[in-house]
Amino acid sequence: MSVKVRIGTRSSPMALAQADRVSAALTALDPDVAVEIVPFTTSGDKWMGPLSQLGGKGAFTKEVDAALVEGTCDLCVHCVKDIPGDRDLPEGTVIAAHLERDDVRDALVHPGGLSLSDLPDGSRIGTSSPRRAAQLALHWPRLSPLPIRGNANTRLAKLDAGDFDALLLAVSGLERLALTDRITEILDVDTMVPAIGSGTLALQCRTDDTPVRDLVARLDDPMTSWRTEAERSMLRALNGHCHSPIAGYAIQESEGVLSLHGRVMSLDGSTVLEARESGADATALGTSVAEALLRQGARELIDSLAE
Ligand SMILES: NCc1[nH]cc(CCC(=O)O)c1CC(=O)O
Repeated sequence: MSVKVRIGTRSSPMALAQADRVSAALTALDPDVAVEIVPFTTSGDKWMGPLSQLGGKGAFTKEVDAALVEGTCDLCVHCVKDIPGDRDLPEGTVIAAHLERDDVRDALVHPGGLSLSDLPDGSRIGTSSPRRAAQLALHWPRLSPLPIRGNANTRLAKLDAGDFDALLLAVSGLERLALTDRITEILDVDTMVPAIGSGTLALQCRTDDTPVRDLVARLDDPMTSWRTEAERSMLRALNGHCHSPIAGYAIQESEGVLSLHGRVMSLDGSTVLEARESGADATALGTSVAEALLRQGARELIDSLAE
């Protein structure tokens, strides 16, 4: 029996590339699957001010999730990084799979080919991520993080127009846009601890849509799902929101054992809380690392920043 799958996605070039990848993967599983891509402009795409002023959570996922619930699409392709960490998924929906994780690291894009250490004092580094700004301040206090909004292509256009000296962007995002030639430095994961869920795509469908759910579940990479659960469990226990300078990165340490590195910072990089633990149970590991960070005062740091 052939299945029809309408994929709901943001309409940015990066999101459309992600949806195309899922479409190709579904067709490779079963050539009879009929895939259609349904793009949505989300509130996060429309609003060019600070995301914190949007109020509602899930600025990049809300409209696509609503379409899934209403039945105007059957599958949402989301960056895990864009899925709010402090609330449940919409009722009646479930993440049926995580694709194999891409590069988790952040990259510098500087038109003159320089790396961060070579940039002149006061260079304007475009990023709106509190996690990137805090770690930039921690390691390169001479440089100036400046807020920037818009999708990756828009940001690169602003860089090329001279509004910024350099940008920090995700390697995986630039890969999806075939723009890795713009990268001038890739930051290691201990210097710039990655975002929770970085480089990972989540496939979300309706809980009761068994045909789509069963099909999509075949695309799951269990290792990625396991690591994602550890990182997301930490974020849930911290009750963190996307305006908090929180980083979290899980890797497999040995057969059946994960290692999770969590970092919570003040925006100016002057306070850095760290915890690193290992364990076999991803959920328990995330909770435990979060508790270690909370014991060091993570709550005050997270709450001191406006939601
Ligand atoms: N905040 C937007 C966003 N959400 C996910 C990615 C990159 C891809 C990923 O990590 O899955 C990006 C762009 C960026 O951070 O440069």
